[in-house]
Amino acid sequence: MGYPVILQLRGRRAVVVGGGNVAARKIHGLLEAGADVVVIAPEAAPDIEALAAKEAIVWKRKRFDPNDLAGAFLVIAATSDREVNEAVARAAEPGQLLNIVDDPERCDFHVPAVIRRGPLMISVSTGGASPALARRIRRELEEQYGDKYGPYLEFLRQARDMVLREVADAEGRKRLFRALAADSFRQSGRWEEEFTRLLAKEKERNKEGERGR
Ligand SMILES: C[C@@]1(CC(=O)O)C2=NC(=C\c3[nH]c(c(CCC(=O)O)c3CC(=O)O)Cc3[nH]c(c(CC(=O)O)c3CCC(=O)O)/C=C3\N/C(=C\2)[C@@H](CCC(=O)O)[C@]3(C)CC(=O)O)/[C@H]1CCC(=O)O
Ligand SMILES: NC(=O)c1ccc[n+]([C@@H]2O[C@H](COP(=O)([O-])OP(=O)(O)OC[C@H]3O[C@@H](n4cnc5c(N)ncnc54)[C@H](O)[C@@H]3O)[C@@H](O)[C@H]2O)c1
Repeated sequence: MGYPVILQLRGRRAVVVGGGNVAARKIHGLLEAGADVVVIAPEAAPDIEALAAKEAIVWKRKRFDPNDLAGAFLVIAATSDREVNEAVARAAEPGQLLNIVDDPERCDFHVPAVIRRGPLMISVSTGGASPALARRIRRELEEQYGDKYGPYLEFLRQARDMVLREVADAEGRKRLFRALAADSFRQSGRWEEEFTRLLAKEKERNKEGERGR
């Protein structure tokens, strides 16, 4: 069983060795996290070529050698050649986070199936028992947590900042946060209006509490 974390990759170098479809999937996830992606492969899938053409990644069109890992925070060995993947694993320094796509046992981390909706991230892992099931569950959750969750989460973030500024009482804040996270609130669709009403109610309650003291 692994320990789930969300890595901050902005401005950090991630080296992906291999340029096939599996590498492409990993590269897209790394870019979404803001990593500086360097790809090492003599040949690459069309969408990797396209990313290199618009300079979203650096593609070094060559076979792997150990110097390619210099400066990497994270390393993914994603070639179809076991020996090359093995060579990447051997070349990685102890501090470099390593994923080898055909050797789950030797990985420092596995990549989960992921849904992103603005700041909401849901990830599914089976620890290598069944990546196909992780994919299926991801698809099911995509239906349940649709695109509307993006704007909803953006709204919640702003509302939370306001509650932290304006409501001094910890119990009151907790009540508000839970009300905002309730499905009935989300489905109401009138977030601004409902939030204004709930916030006013909570402030009123607070005042009464102070008067009562
Ligand atoms: C979740 C996802 C994320 C991603 O890659 O982005 C991911 N694999 C995905 C899909 C997928 N992978 C494979 C199939 C074919 C069906 C099948 O074999 O079941 C499908 C399904 C498909 O493509 O439809 C084959 C496969 N995968 C691994 C091996 C090697 C081995 O087990 O030895 C082999 C055999 C290769 C061979 O046949 O030789 C290993 C790993 N794959 C992982 C992640 C890690 C464990 C994650 C977990 O279990 O939760 C781990 C351990 C390492 C890693 O890569 O981090 C992504 C779904 C993304 C999405 O759709 O949302
Ligand atoms: N972990 C996963 O999610 C997962 C899923 C399916 C398959 N796999 C495994 O991943 C492997 C890769 O799958 P794929 O479909 O992307 O393969 P692919 O054949 O499409 O791509 C392999 C890539 O490796 C590159 N390559 C070969 N030798 C190299 C070298 N010496 N240096 C640098 N790059 C080199 C090739 O140029 C090519 O771009 C499969 O063999 C399989 O074992 C893993």
